[in-house]
Amino acid sequence: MPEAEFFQKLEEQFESALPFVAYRKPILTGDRATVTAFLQQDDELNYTENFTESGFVFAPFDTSEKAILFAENTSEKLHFEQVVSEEGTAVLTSQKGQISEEKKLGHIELVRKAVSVLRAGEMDKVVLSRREEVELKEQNRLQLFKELLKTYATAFVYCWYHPKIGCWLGATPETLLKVEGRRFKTMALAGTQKYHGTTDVEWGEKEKQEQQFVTDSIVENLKASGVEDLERSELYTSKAGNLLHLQTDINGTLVSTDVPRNVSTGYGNIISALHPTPAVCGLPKEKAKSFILSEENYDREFYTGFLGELNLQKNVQRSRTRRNVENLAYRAVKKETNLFVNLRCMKIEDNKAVLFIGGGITKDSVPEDEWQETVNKAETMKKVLLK
Ligand SMILES: C=C(O[C@H]1C=CC=C(C(=O)O)[C@@H]1O)C(=O)O
Repeated sequence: MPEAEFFQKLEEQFESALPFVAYRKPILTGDRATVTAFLQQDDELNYTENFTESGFVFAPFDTSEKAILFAENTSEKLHFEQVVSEEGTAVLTSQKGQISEEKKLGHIELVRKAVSVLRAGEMDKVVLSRREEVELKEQNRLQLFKELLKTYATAFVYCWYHPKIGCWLGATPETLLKVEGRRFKTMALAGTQKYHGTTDVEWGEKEKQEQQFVTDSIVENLKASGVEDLERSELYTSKAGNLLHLQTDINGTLVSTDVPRNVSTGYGNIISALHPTPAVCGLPKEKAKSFILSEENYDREFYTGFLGELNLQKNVQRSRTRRNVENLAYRAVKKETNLFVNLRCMKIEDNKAVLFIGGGITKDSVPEDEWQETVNKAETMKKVLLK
């Protein structure tokens, strides 16, 4: 479908107050990418039951709340092919939208409090976040989505809308879970510094340790959930917009009972082994989560939740030939799941954007530096807002 028609359909969906999501997965190779949309035909709020369904899922941070589903079989599905140039080089030209000294001191105080709890040995790590409001100029939501598509080629870029929930946009670098057949991939992503033209950089002990916590915890939880053939990559530096992170890729094989095609248990087990990872919550998980819920003083809603494709049918072209079907490729249907952690995101409310940003705190954190890290992370969304 032509791009203009795609966006026209989304505009009509907004005007009719009907739910939709439009998104593009990270572009890893080549210069063409598919932008996809799911358009729900009514304004019902539907939820997943243990992640057995097919569709697009949008889950909040708090696991006691359900994940919203746009079901594949009742949504209209649209696509357009996008030609992508180099990852955008947009720079933040304006410092508007700066937040008050009071908010800054509030965040620093929160980090200080966490550091003393961490030094007392009650937790190893906690991820603390804040909200920041930026007034919107004349940009509408779909224009912002187009800007995100242009600026962040290697991120999962999306615009999600439900009239009963609101509109969220983001460009996240973090994969929660990718599954094809029985093979799965995830990642441990943590530690942040600004990108200054090279990925060949030194990392401090605090960043290495906070990333190690994430890797160890993911591997341990996956082992306990019974997956097989676990492998992890070397630690490396990855780029996300104007930032660099430390990353370890982790992959393995699901036990057959976790594959929804065979049994109705869905991906509930592996998702609860992973979410929320110590990249967005902390260690030990439950202590960190209750610290966050009681001390952050606001509702994260969908920030640090997850979102993406769930059990979508994927047509696979097999090149193998068979005796009777010589040289004839045949097709097999596979299911594919691609879930991402909802980071570097914002919620649109009337004529303002609410940005959500956070960072991992350990006993070695310097509160002022942690504040600055949230300022740097906020630039990911501000680049498209403050043009
Ligand atoms: C919680 C966020 O980032 C996480 C992912 C990568 C690096 C992080 C860090 O260095 O603290 C965070 O764990 C956020 O962007 O709001």
